[in-house]
Amino acid sequence: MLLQMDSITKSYGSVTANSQVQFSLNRGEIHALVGENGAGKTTLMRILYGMESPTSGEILLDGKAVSFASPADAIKHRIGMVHQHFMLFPTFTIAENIVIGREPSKGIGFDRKAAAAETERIGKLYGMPVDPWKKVADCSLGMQQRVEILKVLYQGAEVIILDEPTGVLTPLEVKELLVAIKGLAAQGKSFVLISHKLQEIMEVADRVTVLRDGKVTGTVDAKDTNAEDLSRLMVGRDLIHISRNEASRGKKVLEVAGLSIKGAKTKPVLTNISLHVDEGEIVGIAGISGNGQSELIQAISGLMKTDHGVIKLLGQDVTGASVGSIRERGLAHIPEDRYQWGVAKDATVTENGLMGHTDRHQKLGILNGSGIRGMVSEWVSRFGIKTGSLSTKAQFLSGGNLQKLIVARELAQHTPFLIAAEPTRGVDVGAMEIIHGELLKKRDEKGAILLISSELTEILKLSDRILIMYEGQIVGELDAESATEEQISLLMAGGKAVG
Ligand SMILES: Nc1ncnc2c1ncn2[C@@H]1O[C@H](COP(=O)(O)OP(=O)(O)OP(=O)(O)O)[C@@H](O)[C@H]1O
Repeated sequence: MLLQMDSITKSYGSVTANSQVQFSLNRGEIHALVGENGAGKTTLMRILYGMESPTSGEILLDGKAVSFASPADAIKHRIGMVHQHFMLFPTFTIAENIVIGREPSKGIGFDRKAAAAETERIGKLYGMPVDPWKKVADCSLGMQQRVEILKVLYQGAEVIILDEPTGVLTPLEVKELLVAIKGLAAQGKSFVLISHKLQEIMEVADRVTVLRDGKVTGTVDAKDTNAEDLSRLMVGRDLIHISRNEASRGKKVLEVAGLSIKGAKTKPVLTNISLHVDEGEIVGIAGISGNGQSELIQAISGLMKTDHGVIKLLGQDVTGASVGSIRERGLAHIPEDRYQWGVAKDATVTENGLMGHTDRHQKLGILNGSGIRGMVSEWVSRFGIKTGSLSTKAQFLSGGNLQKLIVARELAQHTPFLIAAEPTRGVDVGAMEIIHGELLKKRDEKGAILLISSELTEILKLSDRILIMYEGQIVGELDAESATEEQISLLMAGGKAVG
């Protein structure tokens, strides 16, 4: 056995994030770590990577007890981690990002050519070729992921922790990543894979450890289990499968006509986008990230200026209006990047919940504290948000629980129109069902929803109509009843619609 985490316990005040956890890793093994949001997966891996120290328990590497005071320590012991949020420098080249901190030198200067040659060499060696001279800002998310992995391999990692590595990748990129991981494991590298995607786990993992409420509920050989059994071990019950009702569409809520944004680069960011979302309808936008979806939602929500075109909300022209006034006229927004736009990390769960809800909870400038706490408590129980208390700072919530808080807050606005961008990113299978159910309920209550998701299964499950974006344009519209994943994937990759 290469690595053993023995009776690891980690407490934060009254919250026990890990309790007596046993976890082991063999050389060349892919060991998946699964569990509901807040089950303690990230905490356990932050301990292994030297970002946290355990309250009790020990780590054994090749049978010897080790302790890491920092990630640099863990790296010295050949343990590397790729985080959910990439940590690359966008204006640097791929090679510069990979060698940073251990740059090859020539005299007293940085040897760019040697860095590029080394990057090329390890890319080929590990079956993940890259162009060393390309700027990271010009790379797809899949390529950035590859760079992150090469970076830890360059640092000499034998154990690689991947925290939800496929969350932002396209289906093709996911396939490539899984092949690369398998190849690396065959070369003797060992992986811990944190993921909510049980199908992917079944494809690559040798063993799976399930955490619930900080405790291990089981470690099983992947060949002896299946996705349903795993989700039962995670959630402690069978999943509720939601069904869709017939759509009953009403008047137009959002109308976008001829919207264009030139952008600073040679290619326009958005070209002549026209679309509408009606009452009682979910319109899904599918596309590989970086094809204009982010700019489209930023334009609609008032975060980005447009060059041409008109945006109407409930028949009123809101083109160029401020974010505040668009929200007042009926927009709620689950943003794509929860950390940048969705929360104030230093504020508490209650304070974050209050954002956008103050008017309903104040009288003569005085906030109704118990009313606010009642509202947020109700979300906490309905969405299963795991938090120490309502006064816990948002930064201490696990990623998935933070996402649930934002979804609850925005749905509770009860606005006629909702932009739901990647609404289930990072949430566990149980919470995903809850969020899907709530979005469908809003649609059934005559809400209009524009859904942006990189998960085709999500687009197909929730949408009434599907629009496909490619290079800043809408290149196809499909009826969700008859659309297939293959059709959508083809359009997403720039292919033409057939039939
Ligand atoms: N620094 C901290 N202070 C207080 N509580 C914390 C801190 N870090 C984590 N926690 C709590 O520990 C628990 C476990 O969190 P962790 O991030 O490990 O969960 P997770 O399984 O990775 O969840 P997710 O799937 O949502 O990423 C959560 O209840 C979280 O709120």
